[in-house]
Amino acid sequence: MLFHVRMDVSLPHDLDHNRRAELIAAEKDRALELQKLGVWPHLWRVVGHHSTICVFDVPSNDELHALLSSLPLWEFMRVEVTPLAQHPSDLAAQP
Ligand SMILES: O=C(O)CC1=CCC(=O)O1
Repeated sequence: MLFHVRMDVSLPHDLDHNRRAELIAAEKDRALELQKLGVWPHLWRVVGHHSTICVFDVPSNDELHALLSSLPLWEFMRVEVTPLAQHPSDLAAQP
């Protein structure tokens, strides 16, 4: 199942500088790991925001939730999920 996910990150202004760097590095490591596993095939930065637009490819809503909530920045994110279905006019869906 494909999901469009927007993540808006809001780190506290008084967060320790080293803790901030650790969290961002851990998030990157986890993102790279999940991309290599094929469950996070697309991610882009939203210009001008500490936000990410992604596509996840996972078997279920529950697995997506488990994956998102495993992210190191989870507690600092607002996450918006849109489940995706095939569009009938998609060239790839044509007989
Ligand atoms: O943009 C962020 O900091 C959140 C994030 C998602 C994947 C990643 O590496 O960082």
